[in-house]
Amino acid sequence: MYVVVNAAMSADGKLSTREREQVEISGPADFDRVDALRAESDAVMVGVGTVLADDPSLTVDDDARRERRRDAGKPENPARIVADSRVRTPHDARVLDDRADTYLLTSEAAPQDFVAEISEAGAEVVSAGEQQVDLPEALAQLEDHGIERLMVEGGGELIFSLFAADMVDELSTFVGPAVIGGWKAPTLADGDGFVGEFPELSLRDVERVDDGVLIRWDVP
Ligand SMILES: NC(=O)c1ccc[n+]([C@@H]2O[C@H](COP(=O)([O-])OP(=O)(O)OC[C@H]3O[C@@H](n4cnc5c(N)ncnc54)[C@H](O)[C@@H]3O)[C@@H](O)[C@H]2O)c1
Ligand SMILES: Nc1nc(=O)c(N)c(NC[C@H](O)[C@H](O)[C@H](O)COP(=O)(O)O)[nH]1
Repeated sequence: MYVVVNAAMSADGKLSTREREQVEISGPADFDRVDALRAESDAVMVGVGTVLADDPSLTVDDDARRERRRDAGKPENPARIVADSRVRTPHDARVLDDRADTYLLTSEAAPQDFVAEISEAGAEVVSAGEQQVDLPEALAQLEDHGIERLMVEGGGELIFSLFAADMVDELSTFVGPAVIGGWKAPTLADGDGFVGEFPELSLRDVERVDDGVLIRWDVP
């Protein structure tokens, strides 16, 4: 599986405010680039923290892009994936609407009645790991469902875990014209953080987009 991580961060590296309120860091050209990236992917993944904070739909907005997917024999939207160890996704979350297939990655710590209820609400449940989702195992199971190219849209905790599991192939960050600040504001990679050994990146290209900078890295 090829994994592309994409996120927008403020000039000081934050993904949202300390209240976890969303900030429009991207401008129109960057949001359009994100839409194109979704359209090129077999699935779009977030952590449940992002579902709880932003209630994203994770679908392709542009009609022509959805039509091109249909013409290529694909579903008009990529599948959606939520890493949600204990099933905290609300039943009325947009990711559970009928516009795309949705996989909920859970662990053995998920209460069985929650699993049954969320399946009723429209999610396909994939269990991997004891307390937290075992990402390599879960993503290997998703490969069996035809997911070869995965786009990850955050947040910081999930992105850290994917780097820790050595599963990221490409990282795109849009750095936008705002300072958010705050010790507790989510950043691009949160979790426990690395000490001593760090994932190394190789710079692919840099581009001016809207009033910010798009930086693309390969993860060799
Ligand atoms: N600017 C952007 O591009 C962008 C993108 C996405 C999210 N955000 C912001 O990020 C914040 C949410 O990020 P976050 O870090 O709180 O949550 P997150 O979206 O990274 O979700 C983390 C949760 O995922 C679950 N999870 C299951 N298995 C996991 C694993 N192996 N590793 C890590 N998590 C696992 C856990 O319940 C964990 O609490 C929100 O404020 C949102 O607005 C910003
Ligand atoms: N690329 C990007 N630039 C931003 O400035 C910003 N705030 C987000 N935030 C990510 C977050 O998860 C959003 O909620 C989804 O990008 C919205 O997704 P939908 O359009 O609802 O599918 N993402």
